[in-house]
Amino acid sequence: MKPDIKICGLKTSEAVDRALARGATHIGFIFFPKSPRHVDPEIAAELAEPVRGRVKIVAVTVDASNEELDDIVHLLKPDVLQMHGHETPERILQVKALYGIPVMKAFSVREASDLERIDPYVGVADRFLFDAKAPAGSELPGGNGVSFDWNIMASLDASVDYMLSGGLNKDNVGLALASTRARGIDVSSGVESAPGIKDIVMIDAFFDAIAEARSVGA
Ligand SMILES: O=C(O)c1ccccc1NCC(=O)[C@H](O)[C@H](O)COP(=O)(O)O
Repeated sequence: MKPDIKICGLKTSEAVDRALARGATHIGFIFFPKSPRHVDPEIAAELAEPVRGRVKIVAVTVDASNEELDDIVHLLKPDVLQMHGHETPERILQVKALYGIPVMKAFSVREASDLERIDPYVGVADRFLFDAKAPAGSELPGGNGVSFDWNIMASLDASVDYMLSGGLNKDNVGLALASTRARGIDVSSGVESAPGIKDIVMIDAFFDAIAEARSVGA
């Protein structure tokens, strides 16, 4: 099955256009002021408007308040809310009731037991995203360009719909697809020349690597 492909942390129309031209199914905008990828909701809305309906627009938030979510949802009108903090199942239900938008809940993983943390969220979150744990000292819960051991994904129930994330790049995405049952993949740093700076050539190389991997059966 063709995987969903999310390019995250977009800040320019050039990168948005390239991601779409190459077959991105999802584009992510980061709403986390400490991130080099942070954009204001007004800017994200301007970037997303020309491509609305052709790709899923994902708003990435971290323990956002209702006030912050109100701004993001009303200005950007995302198709998906990615919750990348410590949101509880109750908070997710509350947000879904408030906005009626599907939620992708992110979890940071290092070992197989970390996957058990999704149990109370099954049937609550619409999708999961598994990312690597942030390195010591990082202020970012995501976008750190580090991977985890994908072999642990074999212990996850096959019915769980998830995106695989964390340190993917042109050199490892083929192996990631071949060694997991991920129905989607997500990349940020792996298509950047510097933190927060998306690189068109690297975006191309990432999609080329996926095409190459799929041609040999990944
Ligand atoms: O990317 C960020 O700066 C970020 C900041 C705060 C919360 C989440 C963030 N990113 C979320 C993503 O979905 C990233 O694409 C994901 O963590 C993978 O990043 P990378 O390892 O750099 O490919």
